[in-house]
Amino acid sequence: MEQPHSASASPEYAALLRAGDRLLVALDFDGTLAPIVENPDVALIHPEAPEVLAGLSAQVRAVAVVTGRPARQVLALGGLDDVGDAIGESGRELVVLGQYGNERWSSNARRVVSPKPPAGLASLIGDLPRLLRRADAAEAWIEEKGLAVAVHTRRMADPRGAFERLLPVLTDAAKTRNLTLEPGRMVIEIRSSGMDKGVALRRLVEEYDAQGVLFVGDDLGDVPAFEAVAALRREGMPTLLVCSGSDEESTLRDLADLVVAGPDGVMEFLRRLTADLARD
Ligand SMILES: O=P(O)(O)OC[C@H]1O[C@H](O[C@H]2O[C@H](CO)[C@@H](O)[C@H](O)[C@H]2O)[C@H](O)[C@@H](O)[C@@H]1O
Repeated sequence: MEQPHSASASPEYAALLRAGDRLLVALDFDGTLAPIVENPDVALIHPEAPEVLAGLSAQVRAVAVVTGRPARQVLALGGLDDVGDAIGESGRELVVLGQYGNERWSSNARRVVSPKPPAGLASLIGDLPRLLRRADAAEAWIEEKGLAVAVHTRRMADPRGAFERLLPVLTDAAKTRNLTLEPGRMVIEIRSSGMDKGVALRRLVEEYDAQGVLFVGDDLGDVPAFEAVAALRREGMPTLLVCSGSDEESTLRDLADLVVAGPDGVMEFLRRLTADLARD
């Protein structure tokens, strides 16, 4: 499938519609709900997203944002507190799982639950200036996320080259501290082991007793969620996997049922889904 128009003809899409108000919709943030920009601090949610998410939530069991970002940060960038208010009006819940599922916020509870930072993270952060110099990438931007640290190369002169030089250096540094390395779009993150978007999504499915799942993502950190949804499909659950396509990352294109044109395409697809669910 290439476009939302043909998606509506697929058996996977038809099965999703039949799941109706038992459907869990889970969405990545950066590159999916928010267009990619050079400065991560100003990566605002797509202007149509609040209205689209509120409309969709009235037709399904729950809407979740599952992100590598800290939950508080994505709440601010997405205006998700207000979106949660709108979703609450239809008796539904908005859930935000931050830091790859380690943090949780919901529009019913309205507080972020977060574990302690993993052992080894502080020592790695202290060592980063030396590691960046070793990779000839001293200008990389370091984003401290509390439970993780991200090294960004997007604003460097040669983002891809710096990324490639940093990858082996940071892989070793993470491994010696029993931490997980998460490569992404011009970013390398180091975080705790044992949690990923796939584990997080499985838990949500159980919690909401969902009988169908839609997941939309764009980057390598979304692969575990794609794999979890594929496993649910093999178990017989109606599912749909949508890739928010870019020229930068192609891995999910091969795993997806449908590829749409970035966050604009995601909005178009979710509007169509909402209309089709309301009609069924
Ligand atoms: O799981 P996600 O919601 O996709 O978050 C993954 C990481 O996204 C952010 O970085 C990415 O978006 C930035 C803003 O558009 C962009 O400048 C950067 O190159 C991208 O990698 C964020 O900064 C990370 O903390 C997230 O974990």
